[in-house]
Amino acid sequence: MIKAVNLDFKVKSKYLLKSIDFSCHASEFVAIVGPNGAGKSTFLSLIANEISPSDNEVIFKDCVFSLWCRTNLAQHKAKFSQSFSSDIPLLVKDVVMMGRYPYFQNTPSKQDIESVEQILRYTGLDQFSGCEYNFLSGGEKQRVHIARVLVQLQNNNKQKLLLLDEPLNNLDVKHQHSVLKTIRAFCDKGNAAIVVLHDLNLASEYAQKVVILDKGIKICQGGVKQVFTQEILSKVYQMPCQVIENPISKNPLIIFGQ
Ligand SMILES: Nc1ncnc2c1ncn2[C@@H]1O[C@H](COP(=O)(O)OP(=O)(O)OP(=O)(O)O)[C@@H](O)[C@H]1O
Repeated sequence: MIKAVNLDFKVKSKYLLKSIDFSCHASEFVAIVGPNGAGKSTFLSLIANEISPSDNEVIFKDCVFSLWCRTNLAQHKAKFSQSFSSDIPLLVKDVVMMGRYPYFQNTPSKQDIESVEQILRYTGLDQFSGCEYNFLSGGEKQRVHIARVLVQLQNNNKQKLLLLDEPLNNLDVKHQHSVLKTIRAFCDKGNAAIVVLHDLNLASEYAQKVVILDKGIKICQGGVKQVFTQEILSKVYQMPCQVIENPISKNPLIIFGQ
C-alpha cells in the first residue's frame, strides 16, 4: 500500500533520517518505536506527505504523492497528530466535522452529519457532542481527534491508511486499549495503520510489524518476536531489560531496569 526505498530527510546538512526502506501492506498494523529524538515523528510526517524527502519519493497505492490530487488523497489517508487549542469556541461535533472537509464545499451533507454522529457513538464520545472542545480534558481531546481522523476515512474506498503519532498520550488504560482495538478493527477491514508508540508492551500486543528507529536510522523491522529481543532493546534504549513471554498472549513482554 505504501512503500519507500532509500529515503533520506535532511535539514541543512544534518540527516534526520538516513537510507530508510519501508513498506506497509493492506491489513497491517505497523508500530514505529524508538527513543526520544529517533526520528519517528519526522518519518511519519514524510510518509504522510507533510514534508518531502531529500531523496527519492514515497509511493502510496502505486503512485508518488506528487501525482495525487489533494482532496482525493485525503479520502484515502488521514493523519492524527496532537490536540490543539482553539480561540474559537468550537463544539466537539464541529472538531470531528473537520474530518469531513475533504467531502464538502460550504455546508456538510446529510451523509457528513450522519457520519459524524455515527463515529461519535462508535468512539463513545456522543455524550460530548455538544460540549465545548476547549473545556475537555487532555485525554478527551485526544479521543476527539482520533474520531476526526476516523470520520475522514469513512467512505467506500478500499485499502485506506491511518497514520497516528502517539495516539495514546493522556489516555487511561481502558482508553489506550479501546483506541488500539479500534485501530486493529480498521486494519482488519483491509486497511492499514502506521502508529508511533512509546509503550513497547502495547506495541507487542497489537502490532503485526514493528520498525525500530534510532538516531535517524532503521535498526530493524519485523514481527514482534523478531525485533523485541533483549539484545536489540537494551542497546537501542540504553537500559538493561528482560524479555519474557506474556503468559496470556504469548507475545514478548518487556521489563526494563532488570
Ligand atoms: N525542522 C527541524 N530542524 C532541525 N532538527 C529537527 C527538525 N525537526 C526535527 N528535528 C530533530 O530531529 C530529531 C528527530 O525528531 P523527531 O521529532 O522525529 O523524533 P521522535 O523520534 O519523534 O522523538 P520523540 O519520541 O521525542 O517524540 C530530533 O533530534 C529533533 O530535534
